[in-house]
Amino acid sequence: MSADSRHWVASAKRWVVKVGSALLTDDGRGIDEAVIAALVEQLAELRQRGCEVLLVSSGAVAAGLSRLGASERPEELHELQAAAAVGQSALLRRYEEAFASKGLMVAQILLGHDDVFARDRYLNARAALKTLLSHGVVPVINENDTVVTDEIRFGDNDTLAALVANLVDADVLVLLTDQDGLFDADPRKEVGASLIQHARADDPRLDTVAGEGGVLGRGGMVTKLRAARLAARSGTETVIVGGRHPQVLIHLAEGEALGTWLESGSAPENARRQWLASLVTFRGTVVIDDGAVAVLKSSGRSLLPVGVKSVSGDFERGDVLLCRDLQGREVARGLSNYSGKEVRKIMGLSSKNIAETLGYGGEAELIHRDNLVLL
Ligand SMILES: Nc1ncnc2c1ncn2[C@@H]1O[C@H](COP(=O)(O)OP(=O)(O)O)[C@@H](O)[C@H]1O
Ligand SMILES: N[C@@H](CCC(=O)OP(=O)(O)O)C(=O)O
Repeated sequence: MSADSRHWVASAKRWVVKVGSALLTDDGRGIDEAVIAALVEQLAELRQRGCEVLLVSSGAVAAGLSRLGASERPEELHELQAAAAVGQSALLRRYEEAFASKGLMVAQILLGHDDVFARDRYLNARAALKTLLSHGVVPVINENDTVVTDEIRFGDNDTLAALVANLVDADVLVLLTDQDGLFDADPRKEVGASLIQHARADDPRLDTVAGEGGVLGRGGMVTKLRAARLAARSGTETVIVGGRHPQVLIHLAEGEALGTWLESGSAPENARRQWLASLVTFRGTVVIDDGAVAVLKSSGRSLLPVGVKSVSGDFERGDVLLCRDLQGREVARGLSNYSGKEVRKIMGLSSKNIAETLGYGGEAELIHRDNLVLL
């Protein structure tokens, strides 16, 4: 990737687009219909061009407060949570109508900490999101504000959007905000601040330029920078850009150098491998036959239950499994789609017999290739 070229965006297939409260709620004056209309039109255009899009939208609290007639943001958590409940449904209705006018269906996804950090729920969230994309549905995602507790809230949707990008292995994460991108100082405070067009997400010099957010937004550039670093874990490139710029997403898709590109610095497969390899503690072991070893190694395929000869350990769905060959050599490691109890019942079976054996259906793979790393 060359330093000044944005041509890679033109080949980005899976986009996570995040729109912040500052932009969406017109600085707190309720939901800005014009912003929603413009955003939806561009997302629909991206879909037309063959891209998959996931929208992470803030704005529930701000929209709810305005609907409830609050003149300022209350301090109490229960007031904010009530406002989020009122605002989220209003927000979704707007999106639903706007996307329907473009012939697209939306799905509301409200995520919490455990949905991305507890590995069984991580697998569920990942599978559900990918299934929605395969049906051509646009997921509209927000934090589950109404029930989340302070200790575990993401708080800002920049972090949530990056975690979603990790979940679906997005090619690009676009953080739409009220400024043109990341500047060398906060432009609200420094009139002469200049835009940083391109930097590596892990460049430590960025820490000193990224400042806090405005009144409504929660994280400012601090959380956007952190989000870019998180996104880089799945090899996702991040662009921070002004959401009011006409047709901004389309210009980006055409390779224009708008906003700030924070480069991930690693190929997606390597990033994902590193992440999986960092999950050092495994909870169970399966011994797999020579045929299974061969398909894992030579064609990078998933591990199916049919290739499993024996299993040990007490593990749950989402735990890390170590795979050994018949000679006891370590072959691979990955996230199990089934618990130890279940694997004991389905090992050696063809995937089409899983449902009748367990009494309920599940994935055909014991470890999906996306969640597997060869050793
Ligand atoms: N170096 C910087 N470059 C650009 N904006 C900055 C910088 N440091 C702090 N900011 C602030 O970050 C704000 C955007 O973040 P935030 O208010 O959280 O919005 P959003 O709701 O879009 O996430 C800007 O309005 C700006 O005041
Ligand atoms: N989940 C919250 C959004 C949190 C928030 O303000 O995020 P952001 O505007 O992206 O900094 C809401 O919908 O109101």
